[in-house]
Amino acid sequence: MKRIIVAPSILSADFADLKTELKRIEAAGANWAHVDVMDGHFVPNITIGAPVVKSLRKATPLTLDVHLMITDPQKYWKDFQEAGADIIVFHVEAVKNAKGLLEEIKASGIKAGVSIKPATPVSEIESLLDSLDLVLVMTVEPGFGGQSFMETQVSKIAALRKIIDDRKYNCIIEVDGGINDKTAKVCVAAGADALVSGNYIFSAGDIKKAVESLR
Ligand SMILES: O=C(CO)[C@H](O)[C@H](O)COP(=O)(O)O
Repeated sequence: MKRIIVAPSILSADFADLKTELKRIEAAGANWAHVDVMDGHFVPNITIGAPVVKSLRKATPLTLDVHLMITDPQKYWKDFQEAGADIIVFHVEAVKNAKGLLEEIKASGIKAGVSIKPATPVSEIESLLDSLDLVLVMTVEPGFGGQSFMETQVSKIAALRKIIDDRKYNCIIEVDGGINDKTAKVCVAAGADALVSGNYIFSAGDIKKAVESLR
């Protein structure tokens, strides 16, 4: 059985005490820390920027999985790479030349991924899959934590799994939005490799148990 990567989204953490929150998820067995960067343009919410990622980098050895929900990823990705991101994921809907940006990010020595919103079909990223380290399927409208999982996106995960396996691409499928012990099972059955979860993990009394329940 494959080992599922669990990436708690710090969007649901206590922003006044992020160091402690990172230690809690490390102790709970999380693999990555998922960092949601929102600019108030691409999505209707504003969260954090590169200076915060720089501080997170000093506070944890966890892989920093940085999800840019911003209008100009080509303008800002470098700030996040220099701040210590291990993976940078940008939205395909936000750029004209996704392939070029992917190559730029990868050339900097870190991993690169693209994310797709619920309304964006797999066909929009099919030609990118061979250059991707990761594809992030949004199972909520990006912008806020604590929303309900959209079942309509499960077929997208399965379609991506088939393409990636058939063509032997080296690309991880990550799923983000409304992930809990029940929706995680559905996503893993459809072919997900990595699960982002915010509200479910950070609101749990026992976060170790919550992380384990996703695997
Ligand atoms: O990208 C996001 C929102 O745009 C969050 O990562 C995502 O929604 C996770 O939070 P939750 O598990 O609470 O749904």
